[in-house]
Amino acid sequence: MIAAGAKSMLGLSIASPKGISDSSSRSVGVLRACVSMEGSQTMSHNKNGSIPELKAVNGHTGQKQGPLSTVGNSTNIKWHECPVEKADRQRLLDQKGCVIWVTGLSGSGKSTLACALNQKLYQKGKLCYVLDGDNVRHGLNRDLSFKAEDRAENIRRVGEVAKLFADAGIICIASLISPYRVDRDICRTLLPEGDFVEVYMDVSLEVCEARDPKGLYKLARAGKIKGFTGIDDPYEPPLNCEISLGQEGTGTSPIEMAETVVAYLEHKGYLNA
Ligand SMILES: Nc1ncnc2c1ncn2[C@@H]1O[C@H](COP(=O)(O)OS(=O)(=O)O)[C@@H](OP(=O)(O)O)[C@H]1O
Ligand SMILES: Nc1ncnc2c1ncn2[C@@H]1O[C@H](COP(=O)(O)OP(=O)(O)O)[C@@H](O)[C@H]1O
Repeated sequence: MIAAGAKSMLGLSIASPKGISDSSSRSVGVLRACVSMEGSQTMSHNKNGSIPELKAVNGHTGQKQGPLSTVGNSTNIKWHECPVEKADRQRLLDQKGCVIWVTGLSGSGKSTLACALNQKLYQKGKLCYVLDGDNVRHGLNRDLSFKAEDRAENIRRVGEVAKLFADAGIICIASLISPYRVDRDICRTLLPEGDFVEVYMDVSLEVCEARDPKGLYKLARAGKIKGFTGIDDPYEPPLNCEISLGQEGTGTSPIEMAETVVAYLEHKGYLNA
């Protein structure tokens, strides 16, 4: 099936991030690129699920191009559509791409949950990828410190990368302290409704500090690390996250927590295309 005449319109709009309270430590407006595509080609599968032959693509058919845009400091840019779309990739994987955003204090169990969840989903034949704050700071975000602006940039970049993973059809687990509500809410606005699942590790500072697996709380208490989250830097817990883990009376082992998240994903239909 060859569809022709793909046209695109690209506009910019200012949107307020969902659920941001004025009392938030940091308050920003969100400049969001709203992209609307008309007549873009969709690759339809044959009845047996195989993919039909490739066809001419928007931008390669000599069609008149839509307007150019400016997004941030990027001038004269234009969005290009591909004939293989998110829905096609999701069918291939038999799952829906989404972002599981795990937030909480250092030592609250974010990385442990991320790995346990990854393992559970892998066992079910589902494709996941973990973006862990500590790990991403070894590469992509190695230029960022822990001051508020750099933490915000850290979250923004990981939010954008996670969005690409979700668009690839992958279940992306992002585990970062992400201390500011506004930064997490901005990441939420990057994704379609429902595709951003915020998981709060509701574990007290006392418990995290008692665990102190890297000795960082001890160093922070001794004044050897400045601006440590929970000690002399803020952490803003979510106000309306999808899943809250760690409270008394709920399954608090990493496996039980991962099972809670898997059950949520199953219930919401993310584990099938
Ligand atoms: N000042 C300060 N505050 C908090 N954490 C610190 C700090 N300095 C270093 N670390 C180590 O960095 C890990 C957190 O990185 P993140 O990218 O998740 O942080 S943030 O989201 O940008 O706040 C964090 O890892 P986790 O313990 O896994 O959370 C720490 O190991
Ligand atoms: N659900 C849990 N119950 C008890 N201890 C846990 C749990 N999850 C993690 N831990 C332990 O707590 C410490 C911090 O876990 P980690 O996953 O590294 O936290 P974070 O990534 O939030 O810093 C580790 O020693 C880990 O073994």
